[in-house]
Amino acid sequence: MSFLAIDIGNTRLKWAQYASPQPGAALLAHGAVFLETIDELAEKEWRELAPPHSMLGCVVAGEAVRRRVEEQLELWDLTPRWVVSSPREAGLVNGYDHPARLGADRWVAMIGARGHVLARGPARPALVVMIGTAVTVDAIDREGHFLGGLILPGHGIMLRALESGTAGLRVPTGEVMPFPANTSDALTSGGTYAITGAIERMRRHLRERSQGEEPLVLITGGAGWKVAPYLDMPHELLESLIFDGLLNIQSHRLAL
Ligand SMILES: Nc1ncnc2c1ncn2[C@@H]1O[C@H](COP(=O)(O)OP(=O)(O)OP(=O)(O)O)[C@@H](O)[C@H]1O
Ligand SMILES: CC(C)(CO)[C@@H](O)C(=O)NCCC(=O)O
Ligand SMILES: [K+]
Repeated sequence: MSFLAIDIGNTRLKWAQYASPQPGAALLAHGAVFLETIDELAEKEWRELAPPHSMLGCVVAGEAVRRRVEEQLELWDLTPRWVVSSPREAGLVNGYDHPARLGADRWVAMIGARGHVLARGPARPALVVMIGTAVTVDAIDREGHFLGGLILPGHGIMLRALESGTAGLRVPTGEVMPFPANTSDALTSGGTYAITGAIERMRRHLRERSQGEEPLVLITGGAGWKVAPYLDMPHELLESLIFDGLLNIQSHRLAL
């Protein structure tokens, strides 16, 4: 009963086919395409795929993109289903003022993260960091309540904003340095430390809220591996957090 998981971000669509809709199921195939090329999925990447039996996706790129992907899914006999953030799902409770306004990618990644927390032992607080087009840093307490989170520009958006908002900043990528001494290094380091600084701050908030207990810090997203080396705290890089969340949700829904 193979299962297709789809994550449509603001830059790329990522997909993964699993042997079944269960956490830990075998990964059969996966891929990623830029949103500019999603209209070719059925005739290219998905053409040779064994037909999936079910699918679940999460999309933050808007209605129009979602509809274009649904057209590609017509290749198979599937009902397209997309996660909408809700007050509670798969054991996680949503503390957003308006739960449905929380980005579906954040909600799904947190559900994936909660699964990892519980699989590792006694429940503990968790920080879920997604580093993609935008960066989000979301806090979950020991009981599985999403408390709130930060949204900040990703590295690429930060650099483009600086380029368009100043006269003198248009330089190649530099290196991350403690004391950057040229413009390229200053920009690259500034972007990286803006992200790690936000993570450190939220970790502090969550630790204080949790009577000093250290949260499990989970990092995901296309640029997670670039930022993780500069993060001064124990953490784990899990590329598949959104897919893990989609597997969790689908298996919970089937069990209801
Ligand atoms: N050195 C860096 N550090 C952090 N982020 C970077 C760095 N270089 C590039 N980036 C940004 O990381 C983002 C990663 O893009 P990528 O498409 O891999 O992420 P993604 O998780 O697929 O995004 P989305 O899900 O939003 O589509 C790009 O938007 C780019 O701006
Ligand atoms: C913040 C992003 C862009 C991160 O991908 C996405 O989750 C989103 O569009 N969220 C909607 C707004 C919110 O989460 O409050
Ligand atoms: K994303």
